[in-house]
Amino acid sequence: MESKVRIYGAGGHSQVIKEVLEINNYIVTETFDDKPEGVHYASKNVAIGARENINTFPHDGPPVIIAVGINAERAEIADFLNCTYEKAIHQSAIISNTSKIGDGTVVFAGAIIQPNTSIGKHVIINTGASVDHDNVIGDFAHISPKAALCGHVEVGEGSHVGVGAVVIPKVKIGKWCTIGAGTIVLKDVPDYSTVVGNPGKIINTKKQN
Ligand SMILES: CC(=O)SCCNC(=O)CCNC(=O)[C@H](O)C(C)(C)COP(=O)(O)OP(=O)(O)OC[C@H]1O[C@@H](n2cnc3c(N)ncnc32)[C@H](O)[C@@H]1OP(=O)(O)O
Repeated sequence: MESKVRIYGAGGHSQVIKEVLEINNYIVTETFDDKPEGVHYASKNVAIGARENINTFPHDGPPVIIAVGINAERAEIADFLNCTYEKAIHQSAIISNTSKIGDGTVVFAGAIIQPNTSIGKHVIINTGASVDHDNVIGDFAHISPKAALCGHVEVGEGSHVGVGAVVIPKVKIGKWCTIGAGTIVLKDVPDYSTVVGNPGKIINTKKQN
């Protein structure tokens, strides 16, 4: 059966989400974007977003996925939209029956989510990411392609784990952190930190997302 969905955001990340939805037999009825300069060349019939016309924007209607890669922007948009939200989960993702996934979250091709893991709202579990057992991933986080989170890892609200990063068991990453590409995280990370390298070291402590 076909379901209807709307996509908020028309850049490259939106293209991936659209494909996941269409494979799953969704009809994308509308695509919105606030920034014409960020629209991907393959996005068609993009309508203006809610930022400039919050009162006339069609908040009611099919559920929405906020298809914006920058975590802080997804959080900002979720704050001013008054919509219901859908999930987009690629058919090749392997997801334990005992894990939970919040509304608005997307899980891309080849991602693995193991038992007793909780994934928040509007999260991105990107291509081939591995999120192991008993993880807690906060709202608006992004686990990039090929990142590997071992068991009992926590990732706070809005944090971005970069491509190919590795987080060893039981590490807690705070909120609104950035973990650089290829970083090996061996210790807990305080809120708002940027961590890079092997072993991971803090290079910044202000909000980056
Ligand atoms: C489908 C998709 O595309 S999903 C997108 C996924 N995106 C990512 O994974 C990107 C992750 N981003 C990064 O790794 C970035 O380099 C960041 C965010 C960590 C840092 O970016 P910036 O704040 O611009 O820092 P900048 O480039 O100035 O680097 C600062 C220092 O950290 C070093 N550094 C930056 N990133 C890394 C890294 N990943 N590993 C090791 N060192 C790094 C730089 O060499 C530089 O060192 P120096 O001061 O000795 O010269």
